[in-house]
Amino acid sequence: YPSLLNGLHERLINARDIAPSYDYIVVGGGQSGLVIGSRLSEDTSSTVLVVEYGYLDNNPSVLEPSSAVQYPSGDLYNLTSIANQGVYAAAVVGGGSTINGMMFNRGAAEDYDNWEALNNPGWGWDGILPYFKKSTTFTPPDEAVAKDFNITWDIDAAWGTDGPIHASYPSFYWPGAKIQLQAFKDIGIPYLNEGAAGEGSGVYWNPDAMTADKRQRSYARTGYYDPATSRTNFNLLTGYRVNEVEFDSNLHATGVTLQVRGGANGEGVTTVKANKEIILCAGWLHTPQVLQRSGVGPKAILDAAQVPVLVDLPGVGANFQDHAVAQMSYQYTTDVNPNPRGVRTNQTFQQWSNEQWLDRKGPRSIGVGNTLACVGLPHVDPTGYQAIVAKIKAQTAEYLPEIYTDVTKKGWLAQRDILAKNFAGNKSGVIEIPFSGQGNAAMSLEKPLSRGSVTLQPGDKYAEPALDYHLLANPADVDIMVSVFKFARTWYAAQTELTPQEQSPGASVTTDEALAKAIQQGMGPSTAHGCCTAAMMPRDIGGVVASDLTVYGVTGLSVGDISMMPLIPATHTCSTVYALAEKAADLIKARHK
Ligand SMILES: Cc1cc2nc3c(=O)[nH]c(=O)nc-3n(C[C@H](O)[C@H](O)[C@H](O)COP(=O)(O)OP(=O)(O)OC[C@H]3O[C@@H](n4cnc5c(N)ncnc54)[C@H](O)[C@@H]3O)c2cc1C
Repeated sequence: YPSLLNGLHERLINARDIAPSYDYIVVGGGQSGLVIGSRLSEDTSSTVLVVEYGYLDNNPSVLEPSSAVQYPSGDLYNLTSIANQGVYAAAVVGGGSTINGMMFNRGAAEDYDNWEALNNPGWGWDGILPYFKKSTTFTPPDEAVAKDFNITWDIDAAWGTDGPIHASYPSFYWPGAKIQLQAFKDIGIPYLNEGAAGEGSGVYWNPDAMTADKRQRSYARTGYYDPATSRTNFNLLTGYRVNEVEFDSNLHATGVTLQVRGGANGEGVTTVKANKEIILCAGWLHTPQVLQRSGVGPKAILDAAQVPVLVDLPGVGANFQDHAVAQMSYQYTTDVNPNPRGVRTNQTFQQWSNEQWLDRKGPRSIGVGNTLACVGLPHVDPTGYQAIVAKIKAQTAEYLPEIYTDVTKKGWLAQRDILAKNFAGNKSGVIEIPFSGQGNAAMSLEKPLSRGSVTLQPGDKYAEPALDYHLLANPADVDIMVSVFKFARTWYAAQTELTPQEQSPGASVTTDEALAKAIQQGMGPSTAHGCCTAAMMPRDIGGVVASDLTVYGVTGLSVGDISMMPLIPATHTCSTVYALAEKAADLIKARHK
């Protein structure tokens, strides 16, 4: 490990050694930025500079599966100035992939077909599946564990066999998960043989982003940066912030201004020129911020921050989505052994767990979890879903934040029509419930109708942006969650062997009104899946990038990160970001051939 680290550090470029110009400048060396930087530099005649605000994380603990629940603060933006609780934005080489929960699933075909339906040819399931495959190498679970837990998979339908990111399974699961999974089947939720093959509503096993030997996190740095050791045309600068994209009088992006992290605003700013293209990969929070700071964004927001308007593009920072999450908590009064509580409360069990980990076995090999149900609305609420769909269809754009203009409202209405269709069938999920033997369930709202916004602080365009989740602003989101709580109760009731007793919100909370109140009080805004703030949609309905990912109104500038998603898919977002960044790299290469 020390020699690997030394090698990595030697490869970083110092600010004083940066060339005056590069063919490509990638803003942000997070997850997507490393994918795109790595792929573009495969052509060794092209020069690529990746500028990353964070640093390399050299702590070996970041590689261990148990790190999946730690989220080290040094690798995150300090967002204490933002009022909402639980805002996560990575600030480290590899971005979210370096610190995330390693959960490695993907949406249903319908989730990506939704993107295509917003006038984005080539971005549906058939267009993106080859990139899911290209980015992954799949390793099946150990035979004995697979047999014991009935784990199933289908490599041909879903996975790659020589991609940079490894999808593998831990060697240990809590036995309670078997009962929980069976309970989903018992209440009529289909079991999916392979969760990553595009099928909709169902319960399934999913792998982690983890090396085949189960020892380490598999992530953008190890998959896309480390192997490119010999490429002197691929430069990574860490600890620097890109301030603005610069444009010439034809609105062609010519370069970026950057300055050292922590320096006083405006001090020691340098400019690096781009010969071919600048690709924004600064994540859902900062890609719209860099655009707005550069004069590309909603006029009212730019005016308020005294940024000269180059392109009035109302969609920049609008359309913000995340998976909000509500908790239900149960106690299993006849829990099976071993169980997750044991590892926290029983010292002998803890010791056994530590010994097992020496062989990369036992509870410490588990990340966030490997079993989940992602369920469509008719499955959640067979008798009530039609009323919810009717209510959504009758909505106008009345629940959107103030930043929304007539143009961005049109975009939401187009999305509403697509979501209303989704909600009438079981081809994709509205709710995700991961489970792995524990009594509490985190239920995330996979297809929110509420929309938030990310905007420049009027008083300081370099401060962390203003963020409004607009959590549950749309009452249909609350209706769906009320149905979900009732559905979850039927699921728990089916786990008879564990004798579940509801702790929260509590068995006495029964009416729809009382459930809605509990949801509104307890729901968190984020599962760290922020997205969609520079959406790929037609410009006249609030899009920021076209389906080739180039930014409207300018040339030489594109978006290659999670901000480009028009609608959040019903899945943890990491594997989709690999796929979309792979596709982005191909699109960029093709236009500069
Ligand atoms: C704590 C956490 C847990 C998660 N858990 C899971 C999970 O279990 N499974 C899953 O599938 N997904 C998970 N995710 C989500 C997933 O990791 C992200 O959606 C994905 O990594 C986003 O990739 P990105 O390239 O769009 O952005 P990022 O990976 O966030 O990259 C953006 C990068 O840009 C840099 N940057 C920003 N502004 C500038 C600037 N002005 N100049 C230079 N650099 C800049 C940042 O430092 C950052 O490194 C999690 C995310 C987090 C943060």
